[in-house]
Amino acid sequence: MSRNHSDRRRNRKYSGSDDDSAETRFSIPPREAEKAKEERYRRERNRENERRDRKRSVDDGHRDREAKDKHRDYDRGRRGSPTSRDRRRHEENRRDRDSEKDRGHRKDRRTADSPPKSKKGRGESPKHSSEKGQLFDRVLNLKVKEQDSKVLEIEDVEMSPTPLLEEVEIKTFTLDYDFGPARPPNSLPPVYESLEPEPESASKPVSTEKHPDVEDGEIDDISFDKSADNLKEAEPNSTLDQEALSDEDEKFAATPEPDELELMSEEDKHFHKDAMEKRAEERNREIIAALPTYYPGLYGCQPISEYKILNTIAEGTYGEVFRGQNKRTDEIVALKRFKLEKEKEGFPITALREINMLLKAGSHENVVNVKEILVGSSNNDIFMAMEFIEHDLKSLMDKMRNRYEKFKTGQQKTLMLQLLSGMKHLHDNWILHRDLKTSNLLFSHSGVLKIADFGLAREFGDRRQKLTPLVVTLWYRSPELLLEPLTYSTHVDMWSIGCIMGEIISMEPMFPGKNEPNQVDLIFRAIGTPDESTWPGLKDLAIWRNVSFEKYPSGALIQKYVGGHCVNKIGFNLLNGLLALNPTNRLTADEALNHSWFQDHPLPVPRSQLPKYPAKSELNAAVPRKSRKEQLEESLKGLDPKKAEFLRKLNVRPDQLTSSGFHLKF
Ligand SMILES: Nc1ncnc2c1ncn2[C@@H]1O[C@H](COP(=O)(O)OP(=O)(O)OP(=O)(O)O)[C@@H](O)[C@H]1O
Repeated sequence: MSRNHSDRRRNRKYSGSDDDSAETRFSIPPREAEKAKEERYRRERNRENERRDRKRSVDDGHRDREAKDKHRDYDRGRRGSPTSRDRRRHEENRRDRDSEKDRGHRKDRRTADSPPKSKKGRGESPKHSSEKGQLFDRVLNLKVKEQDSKVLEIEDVEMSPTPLLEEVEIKTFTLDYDFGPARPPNSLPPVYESLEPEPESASKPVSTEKHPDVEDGEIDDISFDKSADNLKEAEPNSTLDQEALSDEDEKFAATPEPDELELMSEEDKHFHKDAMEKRAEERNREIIAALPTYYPGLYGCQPISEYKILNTIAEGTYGEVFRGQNKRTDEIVALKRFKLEKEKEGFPITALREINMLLKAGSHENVVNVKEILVGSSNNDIFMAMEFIEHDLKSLMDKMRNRYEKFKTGQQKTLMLQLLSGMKHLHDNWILHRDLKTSNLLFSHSGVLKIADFGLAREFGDRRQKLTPLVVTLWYRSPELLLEPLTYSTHVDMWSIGCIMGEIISMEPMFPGKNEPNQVDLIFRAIGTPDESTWPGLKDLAIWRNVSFEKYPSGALIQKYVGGHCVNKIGFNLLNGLLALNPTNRLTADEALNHSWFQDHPLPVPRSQLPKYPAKSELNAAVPRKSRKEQLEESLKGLDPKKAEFLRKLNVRPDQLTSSGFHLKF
């Protein structure tokens, strides 16, 4: 057996294709061999061309007939018809005949000008030399025939002159930025087109409206505000009240130049200013509404230079988050820059997942919405533009804690309803978040809560899957993840929601463990240590099997929350349902949303009654990053002009010079 095997290997080693037999390799001088090879290749190519020509003429004839039948648009479907099958069979038979002939020729040639053909490729191994060899040959030929007919089918589609339906709709567009593709032609609303500079527009009045977050001179290059009157001519807006519009148009047309405006009476000034401001506002809204839906796959990514970075909001594990402003629309957004510096194997999967999950789920009111993906100056700079939300729940609660404030029961309910509603949307769309915590819940000035940070999110199937063990920040990690960190499902998110509910009620984290054993201990201490009767299957969990835990009675949690008057019994019932140790007993998002606590008094408050604080991200005003050149110029101030000039030429700051141990001689 092993001998046969090694024989076979040896045969393989010393055999080869037509051109590679040992004899050929050793007896024909290299140039001769090269020539012979070329000759063979040329003959093969001719044969292939002939075959193709024959096929084309068959196809053409066939298509002509089909055109008469007026079924051209469904060329693809034609392949399944009996006519087509007949044609293919006919073609195959013809090719068989050809290949028979070819083989004959080849045989002749072989005897004439080359050593006997070796076994590989034609099945002529020493073992298959006689009858067996022929059988093997026939089987191989059959396989070749099968493959050829597939190729024929593919070519059939490729060579079809009939435009395929999908192809008609595919648009192509070219690059015209330094990086990132241009917008496809006609993708912008007509108003954009009207922004081409027109001679008379230059003298028309300019809207002075600026976003409150922007400092003087920051948005000089934003064209929409400046040419609001241009927009007017673009297209009548059906959504605006036409009567009010023409009234306003009159006012607007009569508006004098800005310097004349200064000389007017307060009343006239006010009259014109209002009209102009209103117009600019309406036009901005109109433009934003008319922006095309963003399909990154189709439109590609715009460059980050489309945005102005206003300030840094936070630096997380997977990236930095900035507050930015769209230069075209003035819209304020959050820009998350993915950390790619350490990536050696392409774009990180976490970033891909985050983008993918958010594009899939971001249409819900309680899930942060992605606007677009942007590229920076290098491939290592990828940004995600999201709607900007002023707070995250953690920093909001920190602020409240510092002031000894708490959420009222109605407020707690409004927050929980929003959180559960976003969660239900994710789970309904087969998305596990896997990192729910207060810092990943954003909270807007208008009282809307949004689930954010999908860096660990992933899709799940209907069966329990093996997933990454290290997910969910420790304090919000469920007991099943702590005890058997491989198989889990939506329940892990519901546990985190339970922890968040407890935190919203008591204003402090429920289980602030220092490490994993301590985390399990804190949970069991509050809820009671489970056993096989309360959690069947517990004994099979890896950590439970190997570690013996302290036996705590249940009751501490109810004592803290109900006894401490943090929540009533109905509310506690919901909390307890979310914090069921056995995941199969834990409430789902849907069940929690329908819990009677939300119908109990006091009822959930309107969002407008949720707390409002100035956001840190807005206060810590944008120290826009200075360019390298600006930094250099600043550092050269007050330096001897000769030295300054020298350093300017080198593009080196004085501190960089000293830190690297160099000294100027002059
Ligand atoms: N859309 C947004 N609007 C405003 N602020 C945001 C937005 N998205 C994120 N942030 C802020 O940035 C912080 C970090 O964002 P995010 O959690 O997405 O980054 P991360 O690197 O994944 O962080 P983590 O270390 O929590 O995993 C958030 O806690 C929040 O304060």
